[in-house]
Amino acid sequence: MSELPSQPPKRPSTKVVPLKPTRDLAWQVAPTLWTSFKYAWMGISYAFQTQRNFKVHVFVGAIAIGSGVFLHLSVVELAVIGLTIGAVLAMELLNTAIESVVDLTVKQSYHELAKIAKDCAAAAVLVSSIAALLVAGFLLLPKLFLFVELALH
Ligand SMILES: Nc1ncnc2c1ncn2[C@@H]1O[C@H](COP(=O)(O)OP(=O)(O)OP(=O)(O)O)[C@@H](O)[C@H]1O
Repeated sequence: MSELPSQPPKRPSTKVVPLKPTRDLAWQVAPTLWTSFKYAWMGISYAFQTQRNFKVHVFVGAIAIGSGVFLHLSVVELAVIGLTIGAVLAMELLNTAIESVVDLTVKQSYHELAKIAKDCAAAAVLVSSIAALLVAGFLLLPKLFLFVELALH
């Protein structure tokens, strides 16, 4: 007599919890929009003071925008460079946030999933930085070559 294939184990039924407008689990919720901005600024300030890469990206971004203004890039070209710089800085902030949450969760113990989370977060910064460098190179280098050529003749 052939045996019936064993059934896969049933998942426990999940209860649908209605979304509540309050955030009961938060230790503190910003009472005003101004306070929210203040906390966001504290995040930027923390990243700037503690993350070497964040400082480097701010510095390189300022040079790229400064060079763009100096070389008379169009407003749209400057906006594109600004967007890519903003994307890199935002990735760096998210990377810092993910690193902190991972450290909070696993403390100083090794975990393969902690490694994946941190490596992927760092990779997101790298990918956005390469894209920003390419965009800045495409927009700035032709104008820079033209400027040098005019200066030499
Ligand atoms: N708890 C952990 N378990 C496993 N691997 C880890 C753990 N913590 C860190 N690592 C590994 O060490 C690397 C560096 O971790 P670290 O927390 O120092 O990031 P970081 O060097 O500050 O990164 P970034 O330069 O992007 O800010 C991670 O990318 C990961 O590969």
